[in-house]
Amino acid sequence: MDPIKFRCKECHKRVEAQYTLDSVRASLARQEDTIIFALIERAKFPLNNFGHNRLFGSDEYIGSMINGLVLKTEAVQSKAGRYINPEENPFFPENLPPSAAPDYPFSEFLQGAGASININKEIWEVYFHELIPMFIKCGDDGNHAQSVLADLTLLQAISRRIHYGKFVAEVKFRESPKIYEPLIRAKDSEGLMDELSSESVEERVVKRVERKATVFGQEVSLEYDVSGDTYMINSVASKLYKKYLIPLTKKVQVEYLLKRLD
Ligand SMILES: C=C(O[C@@H]1C=C(C(=O)O)C=C[C@H]1O)C(=O)O
Repeated sequence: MDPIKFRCKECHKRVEAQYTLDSVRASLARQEDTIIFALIERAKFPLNNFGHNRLFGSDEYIGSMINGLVLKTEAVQSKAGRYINPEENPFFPENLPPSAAPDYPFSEFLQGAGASININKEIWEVYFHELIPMFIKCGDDGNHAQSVLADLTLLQAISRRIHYGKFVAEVKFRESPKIYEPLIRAKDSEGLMDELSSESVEERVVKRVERKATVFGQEVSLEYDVSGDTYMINSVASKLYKKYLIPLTKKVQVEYLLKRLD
């Protein structure tokens, strides 16, 4: 199959990411759509526990299907260059193959040792032990690969959102270095958490997520508009953010700042 031949003179123009407090908050708002739709897609399958626990694989891999599919999918995506983007963090960073994609000069906006923070092991545990039971019905419909890939899509969207906290923290540090530097040098985690937190912004995020999930979760037909939440996902989405995504995003911000001057 021939590669797509773009004829637009703009098609190779580099689109440089700009990081300001407004732009990172706008990116987090756009990521809400991705997460909510990934929740809706995963909720279409029952638990399909086979994919999570039972042994699966072939000569080069024996383990759970979810581990195998995530590990193999990340390896393919790594070769395609996914993880040269500092906004992306793999769940299995050990032994990832190097990118074979054309090099791309991603912004080196993140600074210090905090740039390599990866809390995906914690996200993985929270996802399977606390999030899945929140919204997935018991049962097995045989769609093991499909539901596991829906898990991966949702895991990657959640991970990207939480680790975006590194960019938010860098923006805040650059805006107020004289406030953050003393707190960092004093290793004052609580002081950093207080300084970077904004209750009003968090409340807006949770309310907006609940409204988006109510709208996105509706079923629309040609005969009639069905209002209301078909997938009952709005309460799940707002709880997901309030109880897990926001606290973990702030945790990443604090951990990033503690290493910012290293
Ligand atoms: C992301 C930010 O930092 C914190 C985390 C937030 C979140 O995870 O949604 C929202 C506000 C802040 O408490 C921000 O200030 O926008």
